[in-house]
Amino acid sequence: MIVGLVGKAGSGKSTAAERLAKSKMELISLDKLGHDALREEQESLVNSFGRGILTCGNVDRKKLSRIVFENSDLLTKLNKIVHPVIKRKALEIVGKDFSDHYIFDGALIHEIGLAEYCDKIIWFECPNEIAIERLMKRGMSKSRAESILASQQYLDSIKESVDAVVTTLGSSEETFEKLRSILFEWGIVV
Ligand SMILES: CC(C)(COP(=O)(O)OP(=O)(O)OC[C@H]1O[C@@H](n2cnc3c(N)ncnc32)[C@H](O)[C@@H]1O)[C@@H](O)C(=O)NCCC(=O)NCCS
Ligand SMILES: Nc1ncnc2c1ncn2[C@@H]1O[C@H](COP(=O)(O)OP(=O)(O)OP(=O)(O)O)[C@@H](O)[C@H]1O
Repeated sequence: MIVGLVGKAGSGKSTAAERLAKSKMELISLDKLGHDALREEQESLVNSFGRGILTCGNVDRKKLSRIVFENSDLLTKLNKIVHPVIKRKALEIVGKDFSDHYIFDGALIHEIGLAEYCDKIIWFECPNEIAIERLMKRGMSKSRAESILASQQYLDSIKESVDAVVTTLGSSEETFEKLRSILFEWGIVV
């Protein structure tokens, strides 16, 4: 069974997902696969964005982030290069190391084309003001957090069609307990 955790940046998906990974669920972080994809697609990225995105010969995520989150056309261009790679990598993991249950953790599960592979999808709900505070605690600047959330505003419509919603206003512990009880109801004991 594959369970997808979606929701905007800072909503608390990864924090909860990492706790699930301590149980028998295998965690597939789409953010991390995206970072691998940047290495794999370095040549096309340099062709599209120029050598200015490199530091010491490698794609510098901070530099790329500054470019794409300020310009929606460039974000679309980046997505076109890396999303197919993320999709392929995620499906390779699921196909190869078969275990009982997988978690896809990623804000863009639908856009990447992985929603159709999920048996269940859970939306992590968090108001933008709180997400911004949390992202800033994670070391992000306020303006970067705001521009990422602005680029994800369209995701709000997804919550109408998911299988469950977890509000993450409480502590990380409370969020995890809510997630655990949903999974328990679905017969996934963690
Ligand atoms: C833009 C990049 C270089 C920034 O890297 P950086 O290490 O600074 O940030 P990180 O990857 O941790 O992303 C921070 C948050 O931004 C959001 N985000 C990332 N990529 C995107 C995107 N293409 N569109 C909207 N939001 C995004 C996510 O919520 C993510 O959790 C990197 O995020 C990237 O390559 N993104 C494209 C791949 C992708 O879509 N990844 C998200 C998969 S869910
Ligand atoms: N329920 C919670 N209560 C308080 N803080 C939380 C909670 N969940 C997560 N956090 C904190 O908020 C920050 C962002 O959480 P997290 O990285 O899990 O979000 P995310 O949804 O995975 O975001 P992204 O899409 O950017 O990866 C982290 O620093 C985390 O410690």
